[in-house]
Amino acid sequence: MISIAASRSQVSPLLSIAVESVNRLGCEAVLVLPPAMMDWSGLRALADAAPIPLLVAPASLRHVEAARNAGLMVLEVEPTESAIQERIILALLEAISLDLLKAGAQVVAVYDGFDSDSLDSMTVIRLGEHLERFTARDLRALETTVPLETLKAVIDVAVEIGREGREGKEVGTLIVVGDARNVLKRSRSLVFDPFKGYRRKDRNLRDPKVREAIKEIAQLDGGFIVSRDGTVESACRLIDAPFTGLSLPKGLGTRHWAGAAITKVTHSIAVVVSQSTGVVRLFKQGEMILRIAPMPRARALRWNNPDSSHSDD
Ligand SMILES: Nc1ncnc2c1ncn2[C@@H]1O[C@H](COP(=O)(O)OP(=O)(O)OP(=O)(O)O)[C@@H](O)[C@H]1O
Repeated sequence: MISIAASRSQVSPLLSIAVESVNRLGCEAVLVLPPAMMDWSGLRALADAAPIPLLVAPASLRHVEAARNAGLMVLEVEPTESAIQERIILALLEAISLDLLKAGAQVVAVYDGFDSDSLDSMTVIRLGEHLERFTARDLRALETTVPLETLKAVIDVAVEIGREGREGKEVGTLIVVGDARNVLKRSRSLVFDPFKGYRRKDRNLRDPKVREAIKEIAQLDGGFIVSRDGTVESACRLIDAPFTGLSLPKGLGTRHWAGAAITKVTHSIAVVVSQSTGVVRLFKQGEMILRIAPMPRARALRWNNPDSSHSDD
């Protein structure tokens, strides 16, 4: 077996340090989000030497294949232009869905946070803080309502809206996925529909341009209605479903109640982003089944001009 120290020079010193420290950090897995250029066999050697599972979430399908060929444990996360925090969340969801991680586990993530060519950043993440109430069984149950690929794309955009907002402003939204025909019947337009008139293929939220449009439109009142295949059927809709028989955690307002309510009377899943907290919640059959807390944004180094007294913070 190759020692961790021996493989250090071939892969990344920071990753070797992470692997060496897992016991002290109390982590149950190492999650690697490798940059484009990677020494896959070196990474495999490190994975073999690691005392806990080393999970790899490559950024593109080509790299998924390279990592698999090297015999690594691969998490397939849809290629996305999202920030690293979203990629980490999606990778963790995938790991839980594959039963590779337990919902409350602690994980050390190593990624290219600052420089896109190297593994330069490391974060310890407690899943309980960010992904509450979620098991592999929950995910399989969700799939009976909406295909996972669609759901992951919705979660991806929701997590991004919750973390980033828009142009410095906090933004919340409601996205109802699946059983679109019945959801449409139980809702009405608040203003003109920004997606009206576009062809179906130009309204699919797996398309990054459509995801950008969703982030923009999320600032308006009302929610999105999305069909199982990811087509945005309508936006700016007021959801109208009865609250009877629902019980939600304290502090959640009408957006969350409307999201929970619509899933009780239709075969849909509601993804709700809270404007005030950025937390994303999933509802099915009137109940909350997943809560994703936003990860703090990595702070980039900033140069200040010492001659200037002006501060733009
Ligand atoms: N039935 C509904 N359908 C669609 N959107 C709704 C509905 N009810 C409320 N909203 C949207 O939610 C916004 C915020 O409402 P409210 O503050 O009561 O919700 P909340 O659940 O507390 O969410 P947040 O945490 O984002 O504030 C409203 O301005 C509106 O745009």
